[in-house]
Amino acid sequence: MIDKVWGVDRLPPPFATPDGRRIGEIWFDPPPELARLLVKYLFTSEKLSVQVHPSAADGQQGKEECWLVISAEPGAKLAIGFVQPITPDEMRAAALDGSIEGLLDWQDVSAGDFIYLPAGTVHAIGAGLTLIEVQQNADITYRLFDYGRPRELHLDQAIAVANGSPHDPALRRRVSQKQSASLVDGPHFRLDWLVGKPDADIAARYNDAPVIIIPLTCAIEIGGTQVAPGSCASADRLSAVRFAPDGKALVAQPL
Ligand SMILES: O=P(O)(O)OC[C@H]1O[C@](O)(CO)[C@@H](O)[C@@H]1O
Repeated sequence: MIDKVWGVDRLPPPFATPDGRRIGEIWFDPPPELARLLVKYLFTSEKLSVQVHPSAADGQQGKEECWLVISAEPGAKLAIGFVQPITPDEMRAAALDGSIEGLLDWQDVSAGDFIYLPAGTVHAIGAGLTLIEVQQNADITYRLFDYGRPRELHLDQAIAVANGSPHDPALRRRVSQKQSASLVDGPHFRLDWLVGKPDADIAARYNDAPVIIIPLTCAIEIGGTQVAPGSCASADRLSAVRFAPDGKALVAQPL
């Protein structure tokens, strides 16, 4: 569990809040065979920084990420990309005077919204949200603006890797309560939304390679061990996991 200035004093069920902590993130460290993927829960009571992550093409460890909204208070928002294209110089000036917040594309979100963020996408997460984040396992965040909070900014690094464009709407969707769906299929990992047992197409794509499973509404079973919602587990292969008939879960695999 990671304390964050923007975290929550009381975690939602099924999580228990340690006394006196303000938890923003729960990380599920992967086993060595899945080391390129990191799963986190994020809990927000304030906005996160306006930030960006680099890609491997920037000569750094890349961090592409995606979010599934688990719960959202009314009016909760995510900011993804810019409303209008912006130059690096304009981005720098807007980060320095704080107007960058208003140049981002803030959108209302609710449970079931899913968004993929290529590295270089300037973004911010609003207050009142619980998200699952699945990401390349790199802890590199360059902050452009932090609402005056006394945390370090990384303007030069951020502007060097940031994309000053709007986010591609094709990278956003809503998951169905009735049907499984492929949410991400490369380049760095695949991620599927599962309703019940994976169908033949999903099973074929995941093949016999190790997977990460995130149960959301019902426990899953791996080798006789129950894994409850709020947790995360790995398995040698997807066929080793038993799913509840209508249970919702996420399955991921590095590529
Ligand atoms: O710099 P902040 O505001 O604490 O945000 C960092 C967090 O933001 C995220 O990149 C989500 O966008 C997390 O993976 C990361 O831990």
